[in-house]
Amino acid sequence: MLVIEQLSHSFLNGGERTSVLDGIDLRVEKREVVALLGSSGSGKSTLLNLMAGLMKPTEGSIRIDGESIERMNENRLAEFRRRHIGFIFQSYELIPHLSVLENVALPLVFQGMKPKERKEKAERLLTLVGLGEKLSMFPSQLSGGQQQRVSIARSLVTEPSIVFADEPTGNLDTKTEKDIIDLLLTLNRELGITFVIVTHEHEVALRAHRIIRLRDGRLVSQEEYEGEEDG
Ligand SMILES: Nc1ncnc2c1ncn2[C@@H]1O[C@H](COP(=O)(O)OP(=O)(O)OP(=O)(O)O)[C@@H](O)[C@H]1O
Repeated sequence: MLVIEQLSHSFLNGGERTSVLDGIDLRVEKREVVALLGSSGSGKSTLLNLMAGLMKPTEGSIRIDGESIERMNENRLAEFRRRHIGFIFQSYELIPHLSVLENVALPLVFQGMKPKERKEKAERLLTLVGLGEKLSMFPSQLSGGQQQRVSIARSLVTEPSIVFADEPTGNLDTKTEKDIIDLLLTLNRELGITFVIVTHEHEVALRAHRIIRLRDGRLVSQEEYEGEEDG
């Protein structure tokens, strides 16, 4: 599903290179829910952006569904992202002047789907995430948790094989956070969606099938982490 080999990334700042990720090897299997945990600045967002093809790595390879995304040109990558990858942002990133239904149907415009089919599909997904009664509302008329549900429906409308979520509950209270994680796990069980969820909340990470920890740009093994906890 997702295979990362020897992935490294550095940023160039005023002539100086700062290494942010160093020699990451990682496999995520189909239907897995993986939490990527690490303190602020450990490189979580950088890794997520690389995996989702939003940035190119300095070194190493990223394969999704058997295709190496780091070598694709921009057009090919944009097309690949549209078909294989979904993304959920901490701040939802909905378009304020479009209705809930239009927000979710929008990615299908780029796939050339007919308006009637787009609407039907968006409505199906919104019903699935519990917003079947809110189709014609605008994002500002919804709570944070409801806006995140819209963004989750939008991430799934193109039927991606993997969905990356960057602190999806970062702006939500504890109860809503639990509801959103419940929803992601239900979608995983019922639709077989693979999720990689970036978080710095232990409670969120503990609900994933597997936790991957990043520290200073390197993956920390389970043993190292447990040793650290004991000491
Ligand atoms: N565009 C950039 N240019 C230079 N340095 C960057 C850039 N983006 C990120 N960094 C640096 O890379 C490191 C990792 O950042 P990243 O955002 O991946 O961490 P993070 O673990 O997601 O942190 P947080 O939890 O605070 O979002 C940080 O030291 C950051 O300053």
